[in-house]
Amino acid sequence: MNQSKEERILNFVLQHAVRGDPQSVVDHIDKYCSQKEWAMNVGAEKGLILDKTVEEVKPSISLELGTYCGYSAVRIARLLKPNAHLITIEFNPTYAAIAKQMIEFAGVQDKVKILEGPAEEIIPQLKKKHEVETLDFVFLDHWKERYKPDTVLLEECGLLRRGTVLLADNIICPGAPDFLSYVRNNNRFECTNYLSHLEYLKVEDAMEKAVFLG
Ligand SMILES: Oc1cc(-c2ccc(F)cc2)cc2nccnc12
Ligand SMILES: [Mg+2]
Repeated sequence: MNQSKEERILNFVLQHAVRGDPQSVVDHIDKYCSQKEWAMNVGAEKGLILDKTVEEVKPSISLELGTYCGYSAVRIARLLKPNAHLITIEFNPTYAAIAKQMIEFAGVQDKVKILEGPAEEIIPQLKKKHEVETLDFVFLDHWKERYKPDTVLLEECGLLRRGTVLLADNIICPGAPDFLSYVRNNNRFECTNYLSHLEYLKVEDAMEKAVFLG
């Protein structure tokens, strides 16, 4: 049975990157996806915006919506302080299995918990089942039509506190118009737009930072 693109990306990392070195894993995924096969990782250019946001927030507990192959989970985890954790939610079990191997190869498995299933089912379980109080940082990078409903759900579940930082990928391409108008017209969010490019291409894209004001 021939391999999937995601398996080819993982195998390229396993064969060429340095085990236990998260930067090497990130660099090799970018190398493969820029030279061989495009894939929907946040990529190096938008990855720098993600890095700067994580370094600024210094989160103890972070949530990622949309794990895919684990690129941004490794990217975030490599910057976390000791005892800080990332919970990442992936709907697709095949992607989750790839990401688990990617995260373990990078050596950040002690900082990352992958939860498999729909975000709308898992978010309401975070407090009681996963002992989350409130979130310091949320990276939204799953299906664009889920950005707004899942943001509302996070608020309704009491998972946002004054200063929680949301960072959303793909604000232009593919775009998340309902999320954008929701946070920008809601006086409980302070928004900043970061113009960039779609991963591995010259196509315009942007990220939106939305700080919850409580
Ligand atoms: O970063 C991304 C890019 C794209 C995407 C797909 C096809 C295109 F033509 C352009 C962009 C989809 C995504 N889905 C989920 C999370 N992130 C995504
Ligand atoms: Mg994306």
